[in-house]
Amino acid sequence: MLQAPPSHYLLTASLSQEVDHRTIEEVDIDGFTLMEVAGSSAAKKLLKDYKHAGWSHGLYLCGKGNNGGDTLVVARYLLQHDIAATIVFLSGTDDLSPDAQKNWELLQQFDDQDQLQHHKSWEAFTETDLEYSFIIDGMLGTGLDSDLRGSYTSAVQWANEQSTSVFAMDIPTGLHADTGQIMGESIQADRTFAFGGHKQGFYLEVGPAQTGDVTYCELPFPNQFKSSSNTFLLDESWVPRPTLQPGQHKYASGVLYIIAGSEGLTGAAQLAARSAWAEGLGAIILICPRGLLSIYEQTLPSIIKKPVGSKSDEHFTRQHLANVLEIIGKKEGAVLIGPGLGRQEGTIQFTNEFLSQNTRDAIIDADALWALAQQKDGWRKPDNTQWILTPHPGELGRFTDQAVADDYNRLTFVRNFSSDKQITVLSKGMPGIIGTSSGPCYLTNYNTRYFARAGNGDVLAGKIAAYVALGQEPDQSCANALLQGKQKLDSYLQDSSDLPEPKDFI
Ligand SMILES: NC(=O)C1=CN([C@@H]2O[C@H](COP(=O)(O)OP(=O)(O)OC[C@H]3O[C@@H](n4cnc5c(N)ncnc54)[C@H](O)[C@@H]3O)[C@@H](O)[C@H]2O)[C@@H](O)CC1
Ligand SMILES: [K+]
Repeated sequence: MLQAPPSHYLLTASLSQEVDHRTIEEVDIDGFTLMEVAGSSAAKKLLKDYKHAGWSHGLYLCGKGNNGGDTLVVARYLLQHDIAATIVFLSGTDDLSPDAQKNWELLQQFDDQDQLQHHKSWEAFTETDLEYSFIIDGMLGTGLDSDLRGSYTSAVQWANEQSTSVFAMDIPTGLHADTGQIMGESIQADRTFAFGGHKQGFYLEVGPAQTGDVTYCELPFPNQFKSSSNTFLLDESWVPRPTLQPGQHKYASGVLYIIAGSEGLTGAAQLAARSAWAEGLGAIILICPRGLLSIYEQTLPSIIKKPVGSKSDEHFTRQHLANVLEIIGKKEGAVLIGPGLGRQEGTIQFTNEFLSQNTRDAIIDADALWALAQQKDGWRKPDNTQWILTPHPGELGRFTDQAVADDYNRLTFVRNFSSDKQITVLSKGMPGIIGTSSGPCYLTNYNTRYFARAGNGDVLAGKIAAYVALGQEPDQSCANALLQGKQKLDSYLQDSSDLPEPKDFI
């Protein structure tokens, strides 16, 4: 099982509030202290990262809740560094949360050079000729409870029109912390300081465009209070890379059976086989209809070929089933089924019967997903096997009557589907989502739709299957394949403005 570090736990609004609340109630670190840690860590990062920017005057947009309070802490630290502050209280100062109120009083005490101005409403803030060096968005955080109301809408629109940098405290105002949707309007930040945890909505829908760069600011939250999070951010900083054990007998360092290809679609089988082979597996055994053998003899010299059926067979049918099961029964190994299988009726029957009888771990991709989805809900993974499904959005949609149009619905569906069916699901898209049989889901912070393209998907499936054959857990195999793909894409794009071909991912 993948084990994300606490910095990569993704929080919903309610989990954020619960963690705040439990820290205050159960370990007796008060809210004022938490606010001080949050605001001071954002302020210190700003001072460090922009020390040569020549800042002279900041504009702070504050709501009446604790998000506004965080912002007043930032203003106090920056004031100490001679950066003047204009504070606009969108809901006045009469009804500030107790910790925000305390910080407002403190801030005024720190202003010994008369560098502080404030306005008690948005309307009272008449734009002057003043040039602000930056804008801090402290209007709303996880307390957002509806579409933006009243002057919040105008303030957000105005801030988005300014050319100066906008820094969001905790979450851009108006962005839904759970779904990544815009609640009427949303701040489009250059950078977001995430207090105590990244919010799930940063990585769904328009979240990435609204947050800008995300900086995690650790708060003194006991890790166990976050442990009910079941969504995690996937990145290369923490996912363990696969290790090969060199020098072993070739069949001891992983065997992969590939059931793929049909007339006109042999390229998919070849890409998957080559991709898996590049990971250093002991043996790859490509099972193919006998009529296609001569093609693979030419194109895949290092791969073992096991033809089934007669010379005129160019796609799989039920008649091949017994022979295929016999071949994969010989040596321990994993099975990749799907790339280029085609969608003939006979192949669909073959695939579904194979999947119901196969006792090896299986990676189910492309046309095998098509076949499986033809059964509606009438399929079940055999016990004691592990399955990985790798659907792109269209393929995922065939497994449900519900719309999975937005990312939040897709995440919810992937989570339920994986745990109901006791499988691992890699849902390609922006973000990529890995759902696991035990409930946790992992989100990428980059677009994996690229792997939905023909060819690239075959390469990805080959990588995942290779890692499973090498003994990695399904979730880790998916994570490694995605991260490796990203690495290859990034390094390719450094030297080229064209998009890479599937072969460049191998
Ligand atoms: N002790 C704590 O609870 C901590 C809270 N922190 C900060 O506090 C934030 C959460 O604070 P709060 O729970 O006070 O909530 P917020 O500060 O996010 O805002 C809540 C206020 O906004 C109003 N509001 C909600 N939706 C609105 C809408 N659509 N339009 C206009 N007004 C709306 C509510 O009536 C409420 O008064 C976090 O995001 C984080 O920035 C951090 O300081 C860490 C510690
Ligand atoms: K905010």
